[in-house]
Amino acid sequence: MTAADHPPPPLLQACGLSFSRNDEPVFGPLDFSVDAGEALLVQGGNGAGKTTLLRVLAGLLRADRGSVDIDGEPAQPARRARAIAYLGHLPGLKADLGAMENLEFLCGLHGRRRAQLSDQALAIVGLAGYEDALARQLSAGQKKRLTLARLWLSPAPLWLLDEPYANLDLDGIELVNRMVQAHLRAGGAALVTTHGAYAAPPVRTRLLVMERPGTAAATGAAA
Ligand SMILES: Nc1ncnc2c1ncn2[C@@H]1O[C@H](COP(=O)(O)OP(=O)(O)OP(=O)(O)O)[C@@H](O)[C@H]1O
Repeated sequence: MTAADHPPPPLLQACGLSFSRNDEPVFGPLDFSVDAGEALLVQGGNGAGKTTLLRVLAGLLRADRGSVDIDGEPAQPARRARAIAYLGHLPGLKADLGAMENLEFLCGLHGRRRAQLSDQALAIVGLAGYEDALARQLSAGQKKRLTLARLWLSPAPLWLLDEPYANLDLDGIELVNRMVQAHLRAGGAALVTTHGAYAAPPVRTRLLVMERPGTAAATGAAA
């Protein structure tokens, strides 16, 4: 008996997952999985349900049907909290705290990757010199970079990134892709929503194409 006979379960697996609002279907049923070392690119037009799907996976909304497993086990709240780092549309920063204080506060709430320092994380995202800048004084792109520093410090293996490229310049887009690449190389996985493939990270990637309700979604390997 070899390890190949028992491959590890996917880091994330969704089966028959669907979500409705006021009896109106938003998405699903969806079946997909993401292995460690892999990205799932969630594509779809405005209103296709990408954000809703990530919020369901993060446990912020309840699916009306289907299951979500993490590492082969049901995604209970404690397991989700340990395994998932969610980067949504809102930066979730404390406006009157400095950049470094925000990082320390968030690491206090969600934990921190061992041997990663906040000042290094700020430097990696291009915010060296902004340690004491108040979050409310940062530009939209700088706020996004600060949330990326937080992501970098997170110990969670599964990143749920909702339009991580929004508000970023070209250098920032490359930064996101480098971070995703490094995270996958270290054994993590990522779900990334985009409107198109223009900024896909150059990593082992599957595609989940979401369409407006009533149309089946497709999964496949990205080119
Ligand atoms: N809080 C809400 N209350 C009611 N309807 C909502 C809410 N949030 C989203 N919706 C609806 O759910 C559907 C899916 O929205 P969602 O934000 O998941 O789409 P999306 O694919 O992320 O879109 P976009 O690319 O524009 O960000 C849309 O029809 C939207 O109008």
